[in-house]
Amino acid sequence: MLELRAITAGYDPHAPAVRDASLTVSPGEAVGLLGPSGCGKSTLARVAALLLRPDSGSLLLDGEPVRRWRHRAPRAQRTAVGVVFQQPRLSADPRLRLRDIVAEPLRATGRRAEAADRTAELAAAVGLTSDLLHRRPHEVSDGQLQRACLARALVLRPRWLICDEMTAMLDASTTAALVAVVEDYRRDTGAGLLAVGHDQVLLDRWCDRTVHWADLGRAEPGTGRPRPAAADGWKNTPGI
Ligand SMILES: Nc1ncnc2c1ncn2[C@@H]1O[C@H](COP(=O)(O)OP(=O)(O)OP(=O)(O)O)[C@@H](O)[C@H]1O
Repeated sequence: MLELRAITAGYDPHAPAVRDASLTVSPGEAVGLLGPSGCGKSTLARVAALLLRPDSGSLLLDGEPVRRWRHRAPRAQRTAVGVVFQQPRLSADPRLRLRDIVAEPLRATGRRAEAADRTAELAAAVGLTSDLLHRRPHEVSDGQLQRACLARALVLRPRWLICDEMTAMLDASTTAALVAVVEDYRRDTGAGLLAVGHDQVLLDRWCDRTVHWADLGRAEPGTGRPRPAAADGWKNTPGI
């Protein structure tokens, strides 16, 4: 399970962007998280991806609480989660060729020897030709760069995948292609998915269930446990 329990997080402890939010993703499950711009979805996704330490609350990965974040997190937890962001240009090193962007997590974890085979395998899956793999980010389109970022997120075979508005800036055919890559990966590996977005139609089609930000489990003060389900708004959100 990927369990976010009573998470309060943000960038100013006096005005957190996320308050007391709880959400659970089961192994193999795809959960969509829908909400208006600025409500805190990306902030919660960053906590789930071990990139932002919450002010309070806990994150559990397969029953193990996460106690350290970012580069301080234990490798086993850090590599259990793959993440794709909305804007590939902000998350890809502009100096690297696409093949090195894809292989970056392998190099960072001492698995350089696997880089060539794994990059070729993933490039085929995401639809990157060898010509594109030799280019740098400024020489490819946003959609092509996002394909490389998705391949990078999958390269360590994570058990959990966080897609934060992964397709928001892409056309319909690239969106469909990237969603299909994620679904093929999940079918092969049983990975769980948290997909953050604005597009209810896409999330409803893609995910087993879609949670609205307003209906996120809110913890009872002091207990860390989600409140009992409200009468409506919860009926499509089992397991929260
Ligand atoms: N690095 C940051 N420093 C300070 N405030 C931030 C930072 N990132 C986000 N915020 C603020 O935190 C709040 C939540 O932002 P967040 O990006 O989580 O929202 P979101 O729901 O993902 O929005 P969108 O759908 O537009 O991406 C917003 O008020 C935003 O301005």
